[in-house]
Amino acid sequence: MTITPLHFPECLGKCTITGPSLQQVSSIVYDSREATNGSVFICIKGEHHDGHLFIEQALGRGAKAIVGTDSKHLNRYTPYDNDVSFITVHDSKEALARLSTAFYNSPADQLSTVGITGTNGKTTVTSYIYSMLNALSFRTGSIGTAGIWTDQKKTKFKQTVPTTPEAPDIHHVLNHFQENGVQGALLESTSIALDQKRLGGIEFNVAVHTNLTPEHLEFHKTMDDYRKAKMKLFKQAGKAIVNLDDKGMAQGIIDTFDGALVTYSVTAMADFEATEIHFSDKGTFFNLHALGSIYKVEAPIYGKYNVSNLLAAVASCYQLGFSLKEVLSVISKVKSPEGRFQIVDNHAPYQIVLDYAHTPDALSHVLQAVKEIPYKKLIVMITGVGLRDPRKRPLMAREVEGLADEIVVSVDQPGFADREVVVNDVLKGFAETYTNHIHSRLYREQAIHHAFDLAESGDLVLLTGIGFGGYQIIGDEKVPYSEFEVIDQYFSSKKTTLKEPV
Ligand SMILES: CC(=O)N[C@H]1[C@@H](OP(=O)(O)OP(=O)(O)OC[C@H]2O[C@@H](n3ccc(=O)[nH]c3=O)[C@H](O)[C@@H]2O)O[C@H](CO)[C@@H](O)[C@@H]1O[C@H](C)C(=O)N[C@@H](C)C(=O)N[C@H](CCC(=O)O)C(=O)O
Ligand SMILES: Nc1ncnc2c1ncn2[C@@H]1O[C@H](COP(=O)(O)OP(=O)(O)OP(=O)(O)O)[C@@H](O)[C@H]1O
Repeated sequence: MTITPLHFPECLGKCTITGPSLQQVSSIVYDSREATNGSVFICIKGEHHDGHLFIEQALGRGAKAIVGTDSKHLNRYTPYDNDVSFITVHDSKEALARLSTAFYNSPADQLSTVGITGTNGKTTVTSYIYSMLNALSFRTGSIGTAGIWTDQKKTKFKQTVPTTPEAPDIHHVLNHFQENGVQGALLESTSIALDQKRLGGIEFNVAVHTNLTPEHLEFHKTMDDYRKAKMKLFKQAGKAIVNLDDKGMAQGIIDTFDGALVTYSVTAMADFEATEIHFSDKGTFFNLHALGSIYKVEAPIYGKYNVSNLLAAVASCYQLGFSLKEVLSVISKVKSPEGRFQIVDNHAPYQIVLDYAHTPDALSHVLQAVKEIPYKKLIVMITGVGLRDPRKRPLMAREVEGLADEIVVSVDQPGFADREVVVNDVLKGFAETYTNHIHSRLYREQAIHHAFDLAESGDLVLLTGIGFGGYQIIGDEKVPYSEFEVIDQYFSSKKTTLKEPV
């Protein structure tokens, strides 16, 4: 067990302390149930509970310091525990980040760090940068929706939050990277995490922007607040990479960022610009205009939006100090994350493409991308997400209407939402709801099987939504879910064999 002496006024700045200012600390926890002998417990007021109500439990489990914003609660315990530090702060989340940074001895400072933010594309850009940097023998780990990876493999670190972990978990991972000789760390930086200061205390070498379109409004409430949350990443970075094609926040970053900034675009002049984009079944070809020259690029990716993601990744490697020649030498090594425009190699007489699109913007991009693949009929499955903003659901229908021959509507991550309500919300987005070509199924599994039932030789089946990550949230439980098992079940029941996905 690591024991770190923490001097609280030094770590926290302005705060009020009753009890010792210095403690030998064994862990930093925000959940009383995780407290052990020597822990610092930080009380957080959440959506469902007030962490201050669990002080007694944390003390009972051996916590040596309690940090919170509510001095009334803290003062209740001070007369009884003279050897415990009770610390009142202005902002618990900020305190959590500061204490975590100090406990792990600022591991981010020893690594080259890249923060990636945007509504869509974070996981893809992270995966592209990860594969290129490791191919350049710059040992790089990553933290995000695809899991926590060292340069070698996916780790077993527990992910309590879908994408960007809580501050103690981030610094624990960065410390592990550092102790194992990893040189670079890529962090998907969600707006919620930025808003909640989970990334507080990290000075990123590079901050990357992909795009900003409506999402997470169930949390941020307005687009302006959503944008402001994402902008925070650029206040804690030395260099920035900006997507000029994005109307949502590109200009905002350009206007306010005061470090070294480069731009990229697939439609306009930029520091990294792609033109003459062509697709084949092997991937994409384009001309890269950068640093005053034109380079012919061939990469194993699909869709114009992925060319945009690739430019972001190339610019990131460049901003980290690699020459363009070095970066281009490993471009053939880029790997896409699971479920992002993944073509399933199978023995069915039709093609199957899986894509994580669960926002209207993502769906519109992936629909454009499949148009590059020849097919007779296009069958698309779309979903409404129970856990997220209901206003987004009909917009998914609007994006696909008129672009597919058959559409199957279903539900992802229902949470406590009624599946019928979610499906009906999506269906409301169709101008012509009652056509024979719009189908609905309450369960993702059923919808996938129905999409296959509709498919014939030469067709293309596009399955979109949250089929990846290994679970569906039903009620408040994470129920295991595997997209490939669902696909396999269909074909084994039809006695058709399916090869491993490529
Ligand atoms: C909306 C949100 O931010 N939720 C986070 C929040 O949960 P909450 O507000 O419900 O917490 P709560 O249950 O009210 O509890 C308040 C505090 O009391 C503590 N507690 C609770 C019970 C107890 O017995 N003892 C105790 O100490 C809790 O640990 C917590 O610190 O605080 C928890 C602990 O700090 C987080 O794990 C949880 O993230 C949940 C898992 C989550 O799903 N978050 C999503 C919305 C999220 O952050 N997503 C983004 C974006 C995803 C993407 O676009 O890819 C992400 O970065 O993953
Ligand atoms: N640059 C982009 N612009 C628009 N859509 C994109 C872009 N990149 C990816 N997408 C779409 O968004 C989907 C999700 O991509 P990805 O997982 O990389 O995004 P993300 O930002 O990590 O999403 P999440 O926050 O939900 O994990 C892809 O499957 C694709 O349909």
